[in-house]
Amino acid sequence: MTVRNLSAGYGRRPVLQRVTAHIPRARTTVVVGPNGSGKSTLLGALAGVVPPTSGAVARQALDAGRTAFVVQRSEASDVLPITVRETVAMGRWARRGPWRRLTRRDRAVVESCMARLGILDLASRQLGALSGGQRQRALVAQGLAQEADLLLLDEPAAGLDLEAQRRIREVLDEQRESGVTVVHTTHDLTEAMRADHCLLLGQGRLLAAGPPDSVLTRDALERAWGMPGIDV
Ligand SMILES: Nc1ncnc2c1ncn2[C@@H]1O[C@H](COP(=O)(O)OP(=O)(O)OP(=O)(O)O)[C@@H](O)[C@H]1O
Repeated sequence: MTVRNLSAGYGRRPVLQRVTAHIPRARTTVVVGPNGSGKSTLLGALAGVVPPTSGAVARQALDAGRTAFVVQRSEASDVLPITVRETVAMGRWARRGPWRRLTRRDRAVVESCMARLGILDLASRQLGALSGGQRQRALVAQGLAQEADLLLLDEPAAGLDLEAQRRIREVLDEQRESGVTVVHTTHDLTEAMRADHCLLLGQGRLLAAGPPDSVLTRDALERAWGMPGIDV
């Protein structure tokens, strides 16, 4: 998947400015950068929910397929009166349509995704009544249930306890091993070092791209954050 000269923003507010980057297939790409640097906007553009003002996101024939986009939990509605199981089951709608009954396989996928995120015991609870971290796990499980070819996650491990962070790591590794292209954002530089590929953003521009250990250098981080003393 390639992003060419991509500019995008909100209304008249430009955010991404002429970003050109390659996102390797069946690998994990991490997007790193300061608050407001455009990481979520880039994910939104990859997902097709933030339209480019110029440039394009191009998916090669080999990359064609379904996209799942897991947004930050703060953007997800807390007020919908649905259970965790129903939330995860919504992940099957893209395949099934919202009014069709789920098949036995659909239901098995839903249970397995909840198990992988360690939330089976929360299945009957209302989504809005969960803690932030529990809700975040449910949203990641919903993303997994889509069985997408491109999995986009906005700070999937932010605010999670250590056990949940480990599960997310394992799940993302599994996805990559099964051929899914994974792109996620993080503020955790140790986590970022585990990815195969890294995009460093600063003020809507791509500052560097490549293997994390060559991108996340002290110099590059200081340039991105505009302050000394940041290190991995
Ligand atoms: N829906 C929106 N409407 C208007 N402006 C927005 C919207 N979403 C983001 N922005 C603005 O776009 C810029 C980039 O935001 P974005 O969320 O992409 O940054 P980010 O790198 O993901 O930040 P963070 O690390 O805080 O999550 C910010 O200046 C933000 O205020």
